[in-house]
Amino acid sequence: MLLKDKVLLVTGGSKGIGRGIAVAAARHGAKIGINFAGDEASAQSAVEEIKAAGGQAFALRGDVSKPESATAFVAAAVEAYGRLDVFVNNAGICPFHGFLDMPVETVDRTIAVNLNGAYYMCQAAANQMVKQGKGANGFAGSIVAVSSISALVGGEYQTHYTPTKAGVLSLMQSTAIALGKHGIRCNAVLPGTILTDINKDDLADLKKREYMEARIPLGRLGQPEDLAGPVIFLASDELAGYVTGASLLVDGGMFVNLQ
Ligand SMILES: NC(=O)C1=CN([C@@H]2O[C@H](COP(=O)(O)OP(=O)(O)OC[C@H]3O[C@@H](n4cnc5c(N)ncnc54)[C@H](OP(=O)(O)O)[C@@H]3O)[C@@H](O)[C@H]2O)C=CC1
Ligand SMILES: C[C@H](O)[C@@H]1OC(=O)[C@H](O)[C@@H]1O
Repeated sequence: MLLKDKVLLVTGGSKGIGRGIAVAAARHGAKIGINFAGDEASAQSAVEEIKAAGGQAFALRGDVSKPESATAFVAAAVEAYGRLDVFVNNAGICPFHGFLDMPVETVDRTIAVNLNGAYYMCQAAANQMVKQGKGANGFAGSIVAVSSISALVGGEYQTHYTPTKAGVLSLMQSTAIALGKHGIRCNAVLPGTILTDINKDDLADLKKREYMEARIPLGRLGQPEDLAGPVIFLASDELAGYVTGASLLVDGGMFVNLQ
């Protein structure tokens, strides 16, 4: 039990990577809150899955691109559990589209959700952790952001998306500096290609799917659960107490596979 009685919030926790993290963190003893944007049924089923396994969870709807969603999410954790220990910034969108005719609304929305939303959420979480102050172990909390391999490399149909993932990585580096003195560690995970709703349509193209698989030394695309261990490691003060401002690729080796 690496997160026993820790209060952990995850944005976009109703499905995909966020859900995988929420369920695994609950198994490690954390009390969970998940944020989601619109799919109430998925959010409720995530809460039920955690409760059925003996854990505690609540779900709160909120568009992360709105600053008030961040303060409401953190307030809900304090109301439900009295505090906040671990914040996982995960919610994101990736509407694949070419560069030359990219609609301005798609660019603006992707930046608003993925980058501005991360900023508002991490700021609200950090303020709550600073208010609580450092515990006996010298830590006030841990923030883990889900960036991407796309923070490091480009994508023809992701020109609006990859800068947001580089931005999220940069946010963790700068907040690690700003929050170190408060006992808050900030780190990023960089998933490769993980099978979720975000890329279901893109990977329905079998040629593309086989190409992506062939690039991965471990021989398979990722599953949401593949992110759980790395996030729990970074969240744990016990295991990762001297890790801040770091980034961890979780990509089956795809990034290093040139030839
Ligand atoms: N899958 C992959 O290959 C990779 C994903 N990532 C990153 O992982 C993160 C999660 O992606 P993934 O699990 O694949 O995606 P999914 O589409 O499976 O899940 C996205 C989650 O984010 C929520 N969400 C979307 N928009 C908003 C919003 N405006 N406000 C609040 N919640 C929102 C969704 O809620 P709802 O369904 O209610 O809209 C859902 O819970 C993203 O940041 C993505 O960039 C990084 C690298 C690779
Ligand atoms: C949505 C993509 O399939 C996914 O998102 C990322 O961040 C990576 O670029 C993956 O390819």
